[in-house]
Amino acid sequence: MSASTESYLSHARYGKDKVRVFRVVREGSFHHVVEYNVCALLEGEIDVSYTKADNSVVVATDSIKNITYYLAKTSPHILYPERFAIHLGTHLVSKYAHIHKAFVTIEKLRWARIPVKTGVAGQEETKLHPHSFYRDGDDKRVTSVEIDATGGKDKITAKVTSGISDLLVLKSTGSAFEGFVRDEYTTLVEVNDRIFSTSIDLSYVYKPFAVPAPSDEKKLVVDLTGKHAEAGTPWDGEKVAHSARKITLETFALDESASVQATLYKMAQQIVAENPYVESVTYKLPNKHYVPVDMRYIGIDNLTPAAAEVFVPIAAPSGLISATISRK
Ligand SMILES: O=c1[nH]c(=O)c2[nH]c(=O)[nH]c2[nH]1
Repeated sequence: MSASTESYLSHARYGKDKVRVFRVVREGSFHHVVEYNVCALLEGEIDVSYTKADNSVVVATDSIKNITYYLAKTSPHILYPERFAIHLGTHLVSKYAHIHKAFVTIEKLRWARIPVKTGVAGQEETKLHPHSFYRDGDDKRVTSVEIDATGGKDKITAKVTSGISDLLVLKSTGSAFEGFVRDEYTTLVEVNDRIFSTSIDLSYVYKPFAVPAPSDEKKLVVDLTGKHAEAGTPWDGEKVAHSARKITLETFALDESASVQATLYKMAQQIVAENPYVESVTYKLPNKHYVPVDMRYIGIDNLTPAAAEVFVPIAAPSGLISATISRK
């Protein structure tokens, strides 16, 4: 059989990635800040730009960047990553007749208010500073929004997936790994106490929903009154983000872990149970191994779990445990 030499364009998507944007929202001297890395990609009737070198259908990626900055300045949703992503995606598909889908991903970097002591000696209190911030972690809140206008510009739908990336955690006990398959390939020793460390990658998928028609022709601001602003939906975003982070960290800390798999499942089940607008939860958890140093060369026991105190953090390889837990 000879393979066909012909080919066709089966998929095309383009846009701007790594658009870095910082926004300050001032309430007098009390400021709110956000820092985002934005990726905005488009699909639609763009095939000829690939197949016929016809750029007349191309909204320049530079313009996509400029729209991102324009909305960062004008959108009332800028402080909320889900809402801002929905707004940006809706703007893109509404503005251009031949663009039918927008894919907006936003990484939100952490800026927390600096706690400062105020008041006179003896009556000091700690307050969060109104306009000074520090980076209180390398983890990022992530949201990926798919805006679909294929059914018409007045029938836009959204699929929102949000979560956390790069949340590095470690516990020095409360983790075991026993009872696994033992055969001729097994060298791992069963332990009832070990170090458990992982860099949490969490994503949760909201129920798809219809985007209400924009109320303003130019800014395409989505009206967020009534049911659209309900807590727990992606219009809110904050409630689920807070719940998911709290459940993840508390379960990691409190669980007497039988394995990464079992701890993962407990976390995900709780997120589904506590957040009715979430359809499914996916964790990807690298098992970052810490191996006790064998000190028998100097006659010291550093290997049995109770005596193990000096460990080598192993950069690679790591385990990689993942699963999706879905609402029934
Ligand atoms: O929690 C664990 N799950 C595994 O599947 C596994 N495999 C392994 O070598 N160590 C671990 N730990």
